[in-house]
Amino acid sequence: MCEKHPLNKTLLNIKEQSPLVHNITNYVVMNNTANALLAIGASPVMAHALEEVEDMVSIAAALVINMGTLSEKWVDAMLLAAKRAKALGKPIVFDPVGVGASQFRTETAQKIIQAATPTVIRGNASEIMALAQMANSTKGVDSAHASQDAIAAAQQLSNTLANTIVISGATDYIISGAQISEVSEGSPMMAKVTGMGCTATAIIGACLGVEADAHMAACAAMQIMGLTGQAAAELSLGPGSFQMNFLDQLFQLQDKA
Ligand SMILES: Nc1ncnc2c1ncn2[C@@H]1O[C@H](COP(=O)(O)OP(=O)(O)O)[C@@H](O)[C@H]1O
Ligand SMILES: Cc1ncsc1CCOP(=O)(O)O
Ligand SMILES: [Mg+2]
Repeated sequence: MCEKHPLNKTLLNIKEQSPLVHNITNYVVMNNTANALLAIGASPVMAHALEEVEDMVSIAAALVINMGTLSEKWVDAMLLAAKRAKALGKPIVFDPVGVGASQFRTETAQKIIQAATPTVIRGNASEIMALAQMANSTKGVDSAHASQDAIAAAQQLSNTLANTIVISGATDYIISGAQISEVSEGSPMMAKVTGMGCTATAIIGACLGVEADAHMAACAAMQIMGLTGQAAAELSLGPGSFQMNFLDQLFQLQDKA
């Protein structure tokens, strides 16, 4: 289990420091993830132009790379930003959206990981299994597997890359070498709106911006997602009101944690 105390501390630090989170992310979720970062107290910027990603990452507290809607120019920008972040010692969180569903996505994910090992990689079970080459049955951007099916793949990746791997799903697993933590809060409603995984990744970025221990940061972020999703689902009639309630509950989470 993840510790509860660091969650309070991390939330407070985000509110006090308002870390700038540089996102190179997909068209589907840009608005959702920027709003989620604002609701939690972080400061989002979405920037993917080759001409500016190096400047942007140099003033950011963390870099989020999300390959949801790829094109060739974006890949170049992701590689440039990742290398600059690494050179500056800035944390990187990578969301390999849909890896395994196309050759382009698989090759891009490999290039990004080789260019600069991400501090944290967060994906659903199918994505983590595809990254570790233990399965190739990603159903587009949604998972075809349960999160526990990807534990061995995540351990293999974490050992090879010496980083933290998060498998999201009904239970989230945060894996750093031999260390494994679980988060079981959340709601099935979270899989009924697009962008919840991308939101989790963006919030990991905010947590990495204020917390040097990557495992702790990822644990805090997944707890934030779980507690918020659960509270929002209780108030919601369906996916529409859930999206609105999720943001409101995220904004109010500080008092509850
Ligand atoms: N059945 C579920 N029960 C509880 N939480 C869930 C469930 N499905 C997804 N979540 C939560 O939704 C968020 C997104 O996870 P997931 O759906 O696996 O990502 P993705 O959208 O990338 O496929 C995570 O915070 C995860 O804990
Ligand atoms: C539907 C879709 N298609 C390309 S990116 C994207 C959003 C995926 O977001 P998430 O993985 O967080 O559900
Ligand atoms: Mg996803």
